[in-house]
Amino acid sequence: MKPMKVALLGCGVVGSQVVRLLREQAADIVARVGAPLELAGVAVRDPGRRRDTSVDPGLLTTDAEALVTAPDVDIVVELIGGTDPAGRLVLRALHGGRSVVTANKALLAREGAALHRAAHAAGVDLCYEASVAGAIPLLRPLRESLAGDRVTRVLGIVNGTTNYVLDRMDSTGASFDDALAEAQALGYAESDPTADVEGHDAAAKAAILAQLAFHSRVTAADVHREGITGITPADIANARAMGYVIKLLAICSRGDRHGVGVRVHPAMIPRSHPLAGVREAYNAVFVEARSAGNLMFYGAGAGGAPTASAVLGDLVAAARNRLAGVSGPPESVYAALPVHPMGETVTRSYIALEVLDKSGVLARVCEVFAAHDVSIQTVRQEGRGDDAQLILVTHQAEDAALGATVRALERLDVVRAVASVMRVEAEDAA
Ligand SMILES: NC(=O)C1=CN([C@@H]2O[C@H](COP(=O)(O)OP(=O)(O)OC[C@H]3O[C@@H](n4cnc5c(N)ncnc54)[C@H](O)[C@@H]3O)[C@@H](O)[C@H]2O)C=CC1
Ligand SMILES: N[C@@H](CC=O)C(=O)O
Ligand code: NA
Repeated sequence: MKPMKVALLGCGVVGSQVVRLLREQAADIVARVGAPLELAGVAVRDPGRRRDTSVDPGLLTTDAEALVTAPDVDIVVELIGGTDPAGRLVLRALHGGRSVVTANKALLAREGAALHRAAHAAGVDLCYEASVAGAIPLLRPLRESLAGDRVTRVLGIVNGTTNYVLDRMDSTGASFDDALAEAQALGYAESDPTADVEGHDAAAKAAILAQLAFHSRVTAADVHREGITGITPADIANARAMGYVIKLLAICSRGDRHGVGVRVHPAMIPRSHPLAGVREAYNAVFVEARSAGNLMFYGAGAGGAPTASAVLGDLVAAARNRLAGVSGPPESVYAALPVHPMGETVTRSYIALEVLDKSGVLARVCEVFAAHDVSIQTVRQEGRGDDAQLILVTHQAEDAALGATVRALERLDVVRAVASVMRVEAEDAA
């Protein structure tokens, strides 16, 4: 049996686990593929570095360019991350007729169109199940199992690091910095964790999900993005007091109007909602489709071994296709739907105001809401004197109107400060 040769680019948290799984599951993989998967080489930055798993030193190279174009290589697995040199290497591999497996959402959400074009032109596979929600099979269900349905919404937690941080702040009172350091030590964070905490990673994943769900081009630049760096222990405590928990959500929706909305931001969700029970670095995604109804996908969203599991699944699929002389379905973006600006999105909001403690303040605040056509669902006063706070939750309103309301409140003489503003989501399924 002629082996299928695999070039691995990057041997960090995920790459080292791919090496281990290829070794430990070699016998099963031969049986499942019909040929052994054999490493042709492993491109690294520092061959002398200690790794989580042993790699034959004879396979290590610092010349990734040469490895992706080596004549005997069938499949390239890109686990370097970032857009450069990863993008250049992936394109070279595809142009050279190699199939590519990658976990690189940043690259796909920015340059996916060019990569798909190159894969299609060469008649090879471009697989990226590991790029969204780690081990959870989510992209293949969207691309294949739901290909006959009309997906209307994809909503969930798609970043393990931020979920870990928010969960630790909520459940143990840990500080933001300590919780983030733990998530980094556990191998969940991106090499620059700004990508996680500022929502870039989740936004890239939301773009990939929206594109697959709605058969329409969506890039990272189309996604409204807010991270979790502004969330304070007071926000977490206020959420808890109202029966909510704060999660970083990715929400991709296709309304009855023409177009889609794609956004990533922290939101308060009811503690009774299934997403509230998603702890640590786990991810969970709800997919709503016209005929299928509501589907929930849950599992390990980050970490070396879980992510490597998804990479291996893609490797097996790409190897099978190569042996059969076929490739998987091409990119599907025929719907060409516009992406709505965030201002048109209808949401509810939680707003905490530091106010003067005197009569007539509530009436003045309510006037501002009424002037912007934003109706208030609940209002609560906390504290007295200099600590007086008004906590309001609105009914549904356009995001632009909520923004204008907040700006007007900031100018109001009876408001000392707008302490916190956060959207409230997922109350329908609680
Ligand atoms: N860690 C996780 O939980 C998950 C990671 N991913 C994605 O998987 C990819 C890899 O992530 P990790 O393994 O966590 O990162 P990592 O930082 O642990 O590993 C990347 C490795 O690539 C190496 N590298 C950088 N430039 C290189 C070059 N030019 N040639 C050869 N090697 C080079 C680095 O030295 C490092 O060892 C990224 O795209 C990431 O977004 C996806 C899902 C989950
Ligand atoms: N940094 C990412 C890794 C997986 O995609 C995350 O925390 O989810
Ligand atoms: Na996945």
